[in-house]
Amino acid sequence: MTQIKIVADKNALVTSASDFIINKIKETIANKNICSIALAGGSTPKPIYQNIAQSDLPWDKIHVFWGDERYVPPTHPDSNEKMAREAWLNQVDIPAQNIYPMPTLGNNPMADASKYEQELKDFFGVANGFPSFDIILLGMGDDGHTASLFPHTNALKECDRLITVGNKEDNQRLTFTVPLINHAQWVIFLVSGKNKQEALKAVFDQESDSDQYPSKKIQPQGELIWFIDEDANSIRN
Ligand SMILES: O=C(O)[C@H](O)[C@@H](O)[C@H](O)[C@H](O)COP(=O)(O)O
Repeated sequence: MTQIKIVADKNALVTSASDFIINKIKETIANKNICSIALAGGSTPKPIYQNIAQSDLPWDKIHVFWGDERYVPPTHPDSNEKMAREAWLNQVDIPAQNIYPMPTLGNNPMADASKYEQELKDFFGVANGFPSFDIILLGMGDDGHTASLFPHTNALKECDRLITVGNKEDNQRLTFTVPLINHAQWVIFLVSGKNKQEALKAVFDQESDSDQYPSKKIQPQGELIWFIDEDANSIRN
């Protein structure tokens, strides 16, 4: 099922999405005694991660992954891992072994993608098929990309692997594939800003091309919820 939450502004999006994610983590742990969550990169999630770091959660039961990563060292200013560790993970008592950053130091993106894929299979205990993350956080670019699934790239065609290499122009990235995202229990989109209006309208347009607007390919078997602020909103009055 898809839910759409239109909120007044970025602050309201940060507050409502933070509360929702924290409650979803608590609910998952109450049901399963564990929670697997994959993080989004970019700028929108950072204040949400800072809020989550202030919450009272059983950190030892939370396992943190990344849905995509720029192919740079974890010390690089563009690193999604760096952003999440500084905003959240370094501020809480989460065991180091509960944090699973995407490997980006092998100087071979596809080999590192395979390495992370194996790490996921080992964690979830699935040799074949797709594991089901409890929660996957996603942003959406102004071109309609999500994770590092960019328009008209080969990554969009990957339907067997869990992790592949995405390309933003000539910058390589590691990314969850569409089928891996679509196997999640909860997929949460975080979309803020006027620059997202056109892409968002296209993503919700039944006639649009999902290869042009890859966020449209995200139709999880579980629940999908969009947090959208009024600046980005072009789908509902
Ligand atoms: O590594 C990344 O950059 C993200 O995973 C990417 O998919 C991001 O979520 C969108 O580009 C939106 O980014 P903003 O939140 O900064 O608008």
